[in-house]
Amino acid sequence: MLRERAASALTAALARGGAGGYAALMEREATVAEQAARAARLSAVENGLCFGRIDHAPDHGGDTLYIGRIGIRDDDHESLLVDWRAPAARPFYSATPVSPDGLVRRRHLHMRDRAVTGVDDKVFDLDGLSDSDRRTLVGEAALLAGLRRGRTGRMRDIVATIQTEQDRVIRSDLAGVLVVQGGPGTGKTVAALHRAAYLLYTHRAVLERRGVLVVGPNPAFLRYIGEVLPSLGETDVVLRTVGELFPGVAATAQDPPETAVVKGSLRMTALVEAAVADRQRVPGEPGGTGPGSALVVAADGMRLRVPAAVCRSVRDRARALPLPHNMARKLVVNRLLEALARDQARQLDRPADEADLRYTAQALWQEEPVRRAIDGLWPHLTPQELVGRLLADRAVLERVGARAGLTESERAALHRPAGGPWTVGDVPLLDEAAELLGADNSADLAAERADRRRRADEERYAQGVLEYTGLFEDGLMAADTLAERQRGAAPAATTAERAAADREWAYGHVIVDEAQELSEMAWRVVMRRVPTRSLTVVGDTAQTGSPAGARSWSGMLGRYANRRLREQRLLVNYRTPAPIMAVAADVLAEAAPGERAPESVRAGGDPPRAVRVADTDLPARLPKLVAEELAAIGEGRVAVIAPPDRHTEVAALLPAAAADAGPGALDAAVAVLTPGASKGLEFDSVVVVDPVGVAASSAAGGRDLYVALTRATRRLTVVHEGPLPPMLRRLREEPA
Ligand SMILES: Nc1ncnc2c1ncn2[C@@H]1O[C@H](COP(=O)(O)OP(=O)(O)OP(=O)(O)O)[C@@H](O)[C@H]1O
Repeated sequence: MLRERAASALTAALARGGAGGYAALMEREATVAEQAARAARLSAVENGLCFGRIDHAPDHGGDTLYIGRIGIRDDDHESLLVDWRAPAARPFYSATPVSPDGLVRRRHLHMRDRAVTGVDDKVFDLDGLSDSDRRTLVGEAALLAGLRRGRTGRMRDIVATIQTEQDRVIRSDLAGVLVVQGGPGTGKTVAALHRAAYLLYTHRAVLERRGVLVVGPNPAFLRYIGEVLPSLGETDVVLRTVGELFPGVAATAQDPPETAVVKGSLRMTALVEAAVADRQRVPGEPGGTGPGSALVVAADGMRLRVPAAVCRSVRDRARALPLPHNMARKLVVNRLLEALARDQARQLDRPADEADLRYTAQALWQEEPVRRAIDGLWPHLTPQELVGRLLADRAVLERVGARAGLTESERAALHRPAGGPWTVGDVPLLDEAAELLGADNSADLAAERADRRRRADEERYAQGVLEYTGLFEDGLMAADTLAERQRGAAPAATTAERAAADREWAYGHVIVDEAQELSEMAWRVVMRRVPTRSLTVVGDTAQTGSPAGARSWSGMLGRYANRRLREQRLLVNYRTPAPIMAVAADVLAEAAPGERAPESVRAGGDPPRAVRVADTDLPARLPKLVAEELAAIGEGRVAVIAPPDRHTEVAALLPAAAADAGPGALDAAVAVLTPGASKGLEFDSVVVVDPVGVAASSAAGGRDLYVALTRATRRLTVVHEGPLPPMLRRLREEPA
């Protein structure tokens, strides 16, 4: 009914047309926007709209509340459905037999479309409490029913079955850095996304303006999680990989491990600094052109000269300015033009009158050779130009790298041919360069000032309209949004769109997933996007695959957060059945003896198996094994995970499978992936090909094997050509 009402209000508002002057148009626009947003919100959350009910004890008011994806009130403003993020809904998630939070009963409603198909009750009985009750899962039957469902290739929300330890993560304070450490399948990703929805609901005023950024490991992963937030009623969130954090660059290529280590190190800040300094030259310095003792330019039929010592003092003064390179260039240009003008006056034997000098300097700036000569000493630079040249020009890399204290082998690791694609590891270098270079933005600033004045006028007007229509009081639309909708025919950019396009945007909150993979340099990029240091960092140091990634959270983040760093641990695995997890735990014990694998909530399931094939038999056996898996799981999805250097070979054996790591991998029944590309994803059945090859593929290969094994929600097959390594001894070996 509400949807129908929103839809007909929308139609009525649109039908009103544009007549009636500016105020009427504004009012119509406001109504259209409000009703369209409401209709979209109601459609997105319709599936399983109401999923719970709580009954309070008589001494806690004795009332009954229904919990849903969004809050709904009737015409008399009585609450029909409480939004799951509202404080009143909290006991639904936090009540346990030890502390029932004023409840006598919690009920989970199982829905299909609009019909209730079952209920699952938890009655809180304080008597007869046992130790194991303390760890009782919230709504166990509802949870297990949810976990058994087949995988669709998209993550689903878990509002109905959020567990107490996850609820603590979701409702944790906005301020400071919250680290959520947990093993595979403990719900880190899903809890972090629910946290985004919770924070947007609870701190809407701050976060709607500044936006929330979610950083994930690759585009497929972002697509995988992309549907969770809309289903929770939130769309204004920017999803990005680290390779996309620098606007205008979309890096997906990865560096080889030895290069990734160097590029991820904080010493790159010194390298980029040295690269900028290297472009601020005085005549005669290496890399420069022309004779060593002076800047010499042919202009106006004369040879004008500025001694190197003068150029040096100009450079020193420009460097001493608290300005980035491109801004400080103005001083260099002015001083050198003045020096050239003086030389011209001297050569013509004219007195150096200030006004004349200024005039001559301006005239000289129009001469191409003069510009070129000054550019040679202090050019205007873009980050792309600076970093591109640095990495592709061996001589520059040698000179600048040595100055920044890099060893010969580190310098060699950084070198790459000109014109290659940007890598994910280049993005922090570009961002660093952008900070040091700044933009020559005087024209932009003037335009911005004019624009701000115009906007303020329009907003004042829109505010009047909102007050007049009553929309303002209901908080349904802000004056700036309404004013923006009025500007031009193009739809106004949302906060998310504006934020994504602006390198210097300061987000209200940033969530980083698979955060163990970020290098020291990548963290600098992330931290620049959130000066308030309000972050949720989720990851698992046991799964770190990148050689430049985190081994400990305090080691990686202490310098940004120190006392404001707090850690929550998730200990229960909701994805991988216990028999598969036991195999994975053995691998972890070998690969990372200090780390602990999580406990599985799901017992039983099909026993994981090992299948030995002769070296030459893989082409014949693998397609059959995959077909068997597809038949065993019915509607679900299979991942074949192979070592990076065998990915192409294995993909060729399964021509119908999706073989690239792009978002398309999520829609196919079978995907062939490397362990790295499978991170964060899950599949009903996983077939790991060549476990020894996976473990040996890099220094973190053992951890990669652990990641691969823990992607399975139901079945696991390990295909091996040589003897089964001892760490996989729990697998049931199937006769060949
Ligand atoms: N409370 C819950 N109710 C229902 N399903 C849940 C719950 N918690 C987690 N899950 C499910 O468990 C699976 C694993 O969750 P998620 O991907 O968030 O784990 P993760 O900790 O990020 O794992 P990894 O480190 O392996 O990427 C998902 O399918 C998720 O929906």
